[in-house]
Amino acid sequence: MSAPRTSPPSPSPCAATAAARVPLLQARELCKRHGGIVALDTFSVDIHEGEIFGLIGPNGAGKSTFFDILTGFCAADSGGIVFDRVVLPTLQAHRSAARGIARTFQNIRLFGELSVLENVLIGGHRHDGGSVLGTLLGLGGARENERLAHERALEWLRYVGIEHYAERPAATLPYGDQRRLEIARALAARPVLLALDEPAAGMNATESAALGKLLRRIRADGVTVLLVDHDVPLVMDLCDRIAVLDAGRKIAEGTPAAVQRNPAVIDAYLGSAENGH
Ligand SMILES: Nc1ncnc2c1ncn2[C@@H]1O[C@H](COP(=O)(O)OP(=O)(O)OP(=O)(O)O)[C@@H](O)[C@H]1O
Repeated sequence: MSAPRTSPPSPSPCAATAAARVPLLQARELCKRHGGIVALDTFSVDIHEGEIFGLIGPNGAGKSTFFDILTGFCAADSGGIVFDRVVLPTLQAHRSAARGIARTFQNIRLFGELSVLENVLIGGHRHDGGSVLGTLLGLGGARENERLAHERALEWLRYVGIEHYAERPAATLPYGDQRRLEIARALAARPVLLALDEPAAGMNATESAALGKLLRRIRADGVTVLLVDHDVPLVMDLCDRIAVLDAGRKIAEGTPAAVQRNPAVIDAYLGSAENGH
């Protein structure tokens, strides 16, 4: 599988020149309640450029809530996020995307009746230019833009290994490949940070190992990865650092080895996983 010719993921010039000491993402004291439930309680975390950062925790720990705040789908009650040295506006998904944050969803959100290729075209539209009017009028420039956009979309499908499905309706793909398609669609937006919400959910061990390989490649191509998953072996194997949430609070942060040894983590998460909860 060769890398996309035209547009492998790459960090923004600003991120690239940022001193290694300045985190790419700084979340500070985030709090969020849903009615009476505290979903996030003064959660702070730094994510550095070029790392695969894992966020784990038992069900209901607040992981998706953090994702939703980060990507503008939900507003924090207090606290804030600085990304690439700029304060992220709240509740503005398009602004987060424009700043270079792309995400996938815990519950896959594809356009099931559209083709696999069309789903990626939608992800890349911000970069691929052209106008709907131009296309309708059959203008030469618009046609050329469209052809290039198709080529790039196909390259992203190749990158994640599902180009053979390009013309199929997205909903007809095996589950694991739908998750790959979500990643291709997110990558087509050329993110600085790729946030993956349970990408290994529903995958068998072989698919999960292949996903790990893909995520390493994405990092090697310059994209920082935030990974939330319940597949503990995958997270431990892949991540440079991990934060552990429990009932909205961060109970540990560090390397996989340090986190695995942490008694609070064993109690709150790994212990419960071993007990089958
Ligand atoms: N829209 C909502 N309305 C009410 N409660 C919510 C809402 N979204 C999340 N919650 C609650 O907030 C808490 C945190 O949920 P969240 O989905 O962030 O956890 P999570 O760590 O992603 O869990 P899981 O691993 O099960 O996906 C949970 O108690 C959940 O029930």
